[in-house]
Amino acid sequence: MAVVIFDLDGTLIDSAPDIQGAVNEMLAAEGQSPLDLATVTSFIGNGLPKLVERVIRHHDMDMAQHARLTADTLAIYNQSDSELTRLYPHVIDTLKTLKAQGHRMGICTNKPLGPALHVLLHLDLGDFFDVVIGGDSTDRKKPDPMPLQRAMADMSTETILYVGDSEIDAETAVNTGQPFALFTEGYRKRDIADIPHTQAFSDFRDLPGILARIQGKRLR
Ligand SMILES: O=C(O)COP(=O)(O)O
Ligand SMILES: [Mg+2]
Repeated sequence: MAVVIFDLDGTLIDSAPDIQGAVNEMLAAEGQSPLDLATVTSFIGNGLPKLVERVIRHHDMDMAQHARLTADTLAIYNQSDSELTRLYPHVIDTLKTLKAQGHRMGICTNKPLGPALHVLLHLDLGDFFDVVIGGDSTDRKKPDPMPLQRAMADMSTETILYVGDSEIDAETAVNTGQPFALFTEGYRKRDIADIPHTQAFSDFRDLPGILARIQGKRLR
């Protein structure tokens, strides 16, 4: 039995369209033009405050408004009902398989905890995870090891498999000294070969096998 900790945005769920919606509603209220999906997606990964900072920079807006615009975007996102957010294919079946095999699971995301919990409930994922650590759950965000270490401590384990979609997740796993499975279909910016990973996968049905192989190596 193992502990598997997942990233959220770009890993289990494709949430970029709802994030884009919240950003564009905030921009409209500021009299600014909307951003396309690819641009907003490229801003995801380091948490909401960083995303809003990137939006402000992109539009040459006033950085002194950062805290207010971050709060506004979060409020809009919290009010939305995640209607455009989708699970990646075979996520639910894979989570069921892993749970049936006796593995324990958690979430470590840079998304703020409130919306992370909201979207997990909305997509009926609440029951799979023993622990959810959000971008505002600890003093530091990924790639600092602190949030993943907190998730591990809360799950009383010293070894995990971390599963994520981005360079930030890969760096977090390295900084925490844990194996990393890279989901290649999320929001990564670099080539797969340029992102440190233990295993890469594009289909969630491959994850139980990857976990078994990594566990096997550890035992030898
Ligand atoms: O909210 C973000 O910027 C990233 O979220 P993630 O850590 O779940 O990918
Ligand atoms: Mg991600």
